[in-house]
This record gives sequence, structure tokens and C-alpha cells, in this order.
Amino acid sequence: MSDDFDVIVIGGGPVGENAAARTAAGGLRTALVEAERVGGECSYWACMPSKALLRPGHALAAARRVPGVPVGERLDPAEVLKRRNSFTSDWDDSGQVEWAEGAGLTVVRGRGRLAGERRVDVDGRVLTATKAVVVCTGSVPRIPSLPGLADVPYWTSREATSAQEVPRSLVVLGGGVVGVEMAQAWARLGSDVTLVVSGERPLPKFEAFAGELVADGLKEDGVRLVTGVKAVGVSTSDGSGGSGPGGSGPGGSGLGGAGEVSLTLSDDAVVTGAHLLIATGRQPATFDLGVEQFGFTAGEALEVDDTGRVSGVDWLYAAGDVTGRALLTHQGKYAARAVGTAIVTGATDPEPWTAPVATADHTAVPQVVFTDPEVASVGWTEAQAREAGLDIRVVDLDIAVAGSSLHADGYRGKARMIVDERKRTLVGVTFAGPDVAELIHAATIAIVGEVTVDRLWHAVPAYPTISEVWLRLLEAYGL
Ligand SMILES: Cc1cc2nc3c(=O)[nH]c(=O)nc-3n(C[C@H](O)[C@H](O)[C@H](O)COP(=O)(O)OP(=O)(O)OC[C@H]3O[C@@H](n4cnc5c(N)ncnc54)[C@H](O)[C@@H]3O)c2cc1C
Ligand SMILES: NC(=O)c1ccc[n+]([C@@H]2O[C@H](COP(=O)([O-])OP(=O)(O)OC[C@H]3O[C@@H](n4cnc5c(N)ncnc54)[C@H](O)[C@@H]3O)[C@@H](O)[C@H]2O)c1
Repeated sequence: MSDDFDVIVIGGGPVGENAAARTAAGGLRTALVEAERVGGECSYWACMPSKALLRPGHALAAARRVPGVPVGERLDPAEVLKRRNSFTSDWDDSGQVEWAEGAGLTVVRGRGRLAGERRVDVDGRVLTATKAVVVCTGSVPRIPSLPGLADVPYWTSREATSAQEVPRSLVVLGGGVVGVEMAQAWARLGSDVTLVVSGERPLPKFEAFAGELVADGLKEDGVRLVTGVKAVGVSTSDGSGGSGPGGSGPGGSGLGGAGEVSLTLSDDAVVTGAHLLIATGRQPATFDLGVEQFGFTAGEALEVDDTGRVSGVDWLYAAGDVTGRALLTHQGKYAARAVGTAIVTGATDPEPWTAPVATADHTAVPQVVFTDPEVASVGWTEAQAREAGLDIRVVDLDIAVAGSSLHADGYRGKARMIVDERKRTLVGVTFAGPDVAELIHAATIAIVGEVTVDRLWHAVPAYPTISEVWLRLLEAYGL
């Protein structure tokens, strides 16, 4: 096999796959270098397995909210885990490799390292690129420096998404998206879950009402929510199980016997569980990658422009989590399409909102938190819009339309629309409530298209759908 390519992509997660597929489709000889599994974190230890763990609980809760539907009391964990395993292809990436080869890529197994201009060392074998190298190495869990943590076994999102049995009990540290999703998934599968968050509520990056509704949902599922405290130490009751990340999923060793992990909190309280999940954020995977030769620091993001070009190096591109821009699969894949197009077309300074540019990263990033209730948001929160100095009007509503009451008895949800008063266009929208995920793409289109509220008035939502909340929001705005 030749070691000369036009493009070398390091990291075969969803972002690397998309960047590589784009350059290959543009006629460029493209290598995809992957150290673990083609498909990346998203396919095996993040998006797919986490959503597969959550979906059955949502289906059961939804059915129970509609009288007359005959449903059981609880989930069947064995079946849920079996279905989750099928979504990760039992952690076998041969299907993804087949897809990559079918897309014209050369898959190179091994750990890639930048080795000078347009050169990548893969475990001693040096590949060269005539055009570009694209770094798509993703991110890794950010582990806090907590006294005792290095000496106890703990879960990261990998073990939390791949465990092969329901933990008897689970302490989750960190109330971001991973923390709330995994707390609910395992609680609904029968685990006794405690979620420890340092702020007043979970999901601090979202509108406050969203975090409050999710907190209520978690409590209804029996999750013990501990707020406003910091973890100050960790220990095990029997000292068993080795140290560092490990669990009952593929690759993990587990805590072993009946030992418990205890987290000591800043108010002197102690919370205990069979497993401890550290869900305190992620950091760019730029370790042992040779980024220092280009002025970057290992563990920090690769700063890129909107075409994905790494600052100061004209042949080096990056996309996805490693850039620290938006740690989301869909947004990383969007950036990958931009990078691929920029490399194929040779665009260096394209106009915003053209194909080689990830313009939406700045103003229109959608995200769904797949808890019950769900949170779906796009664009800016009120706080971010005010910080940006925009003249805004905030419209808040309960989601209470014919569609929502038909959807579920006792439907409880909230919506917020933020309007730029100067342009009369939307700059941010958040929905929180059962099954709001599918509402958000309409908001994304309105923000990206800079549709005015006056024109949006003519986008009539079908009756009786939950989308009628759009009509109520515009009426509340004054139309
Ligand atoms: C629990 C969890 C749930 C999530 N759920 C969602 C969700 O529902 N929706 C969503 O949009 N986002 C979700 N995310 C975020 C999403 O997983 C990431 O944004 C996405 O995986 C980023 O893709 P990526 O290709 O940049 O990185 P990754 O998926 O991390 O892939 C990077 C790849 O690069 C490889 N690699 C790293 N270094 C090297 C090297 N030196 N040489 C060769 N290969 C290397 C890795 O092995 C990996 O395969 C979730 C994250 C977590 C942790
Ligand atoms: N549904 C989805 O789209 C989805 C699901 C999971 C993850 N993700 C993405 O993956 C990324 C990582 O998720 P995450 O939840 O790990 O990170 P995050 O940054 O969303 O949340 C981490 C949380 O941990 C808290 N924290 C940090 N240090 C702490 C400490 N020492 N003690 C207690 N709390 C602490 C932070 O305040 C924050 O709320 C996010 O950017 C997220 O958007 C997306």
C-alpha cells in the first residue's frame, strides 16, 4: 500500500469520516487514520448507546401518560441492554470500515502523530499528504483533581454507556448533559442514583427553566439530586478494584466485590454508590499528537477559522470536538463538510454562509438533551444575547396547546423565544417538555434564514400539533 495521499485525516469518528468522505468524493486520495474504532466515541460510547439507553424509558413514560394504553410498570433491563448493544454493533466497527472503504477511503489502523509538514507518523509508518492533514481526534473526559480519585475505580461516559448490567447504585458527579442523561437512563433501569451538581440546578449552560424542569423529571424518577456543593474527596469502603477509569462495560474492570465508592462533599455530607460516574466535561484530544511544533499546547483546542484551517498553518485543518467549538456530532459533521469542501475547492477566504464555511457555529447551534422532559435549544440564551449587547425581547410561555394536551395527560413544558428587536429576527429559542426535540429544527431554520417574525407569522403550524406553540409565541410577541 502506498503511503502517499492527497489528504490524511487523523481520527475516524463521525467528524473524520465526514471530512474524509468529502475529500474522497472530490477525487482526492484520502487516508483515514484511526487508533481505536472507526465511528469514534459517538457510535460506541456516546450518542448512540446513550440514546439507546434512554429511549425505552421515554416510550414507557409516554405510554403511561395516556390512559387506556396497556403498559407494564417497569422496563426490562436485559432487553434494553441487548438493544443498546445492537446499536453499537457490539462494539465491532467492521460495518463502519466497510462503509469507509466503499466511500473510497484508505483506512489506516494506528495512532497518528503530526511529524512535520504534511507528514503523519502512524505507529512508526510515515504517511505524506500532497494537500492537507485534517485533525479530527475528538475529545476525552476532563477528570477533576479530586483527592483520592486516582486511587479508586470510577466510570467515565465510556463505562456509563457500555455497562452490561444495571449498577445497584450510582453516584454521578457533574450536572451537564452527560450527567443528567446518564442519571435518568440508569435510574429508569432500576439503579439507585444520586446526582451531585455544584450549582443551583443541573444544565447550567441552558436557560434556567430548562434545568429546573429536568431536575423535576429526575426527582420524579427517584434520582436524589444534591445541589450547591462541591466534591472534596473520594474513597472506597474496601479499597478494592484498582484505580482510574474502569467498569462493567467493554474494556472496564469494575469495582469488583460489594465495595462502595464514597464522595465527600463540601458541606461534609457523604454520598455513596456501587459506582461513581465522573461527568465533569471533556477536553480536546490533542495529547501526544505533536501539536507543540505548531505552537499549540497538548490538552487544549486547535484554534481554527471558519473553513477549519488551523491558525498559522496553511496545510493543517481541524474539525469537531478537537477544535472546542461545539462539542456535538451534528455540528462537527457540518464543520467537516466545510473543511472537505475548502480542501477540494482550495477556498481560502470564502464568504460566510457558503459551503466551505461553518458560519452557523457562531449563531445557530442546535442541541437536544434527551432526558424526559427533553430540552431542545438553538442559538443564544437570554444571558448570552444580553452579553452580546443585543437589543432583545424575551417571550416566555407554557407549552399548553391542543397538541400538547392530546400528546400527554398533565403535559408540562415551557418555551422561550428571543427576538432581536432591531432586525425583528430570532436569535435564540429553547423548548423544555416531553418530546420537544423535533420542534427545534423549525427554530434553526428561522435563525439561519433570518426570517422576520412578521414573515414567520405566515408559517402556520398544523392543528393539533405541539408546534402550535409557535403561533402562541408570536401572539405573545404582539402579532
Ligand atoms: C455520553 C455522551 C453522549 C453524547 N451524546 C450526543 C448526542 O446525543 N448528540 C450529539 O450531537 N453529541 C453527543 N455527544 C457529543 C459527541 O459524542 C461528540 O461531539 C462527537 O463524538 C465528536 O465527534 P469527533 O469525530 O470530533 O470525535 P470522536 O467521536 O471522539 O472521534 C475521534 C476519533 O479519533 C480517534 N483518535 C484520537 N486520537 C487519535 C490519533 N492520534 N490517531 C488516530 N485516531 C485518533 C479516536 O479513537 C476516535 O475514534 C455525546 C458525548 C458523550 C460523551
Ligand atoms: N444530547 C447531547 O447533545 C449530548 C449528550 C451528552 C454530551 N454532549 C456533549 O458532550 C460534551 C460533554 O458533556 P459533559 O456533560 O461531560 O460536559 P458539560 O460541560 O456539558 O458539563 C459538565 C458539568 O460538570 C460541571 N463540573 C465541572 N467540574 C466539576 C466538579 N469538579 N464538580 C462538579 N461539577 C463539575 C460543570 O459545571 C458542568 O455543568 C458537552 O459539550 C455536551 O454538549 C451532548
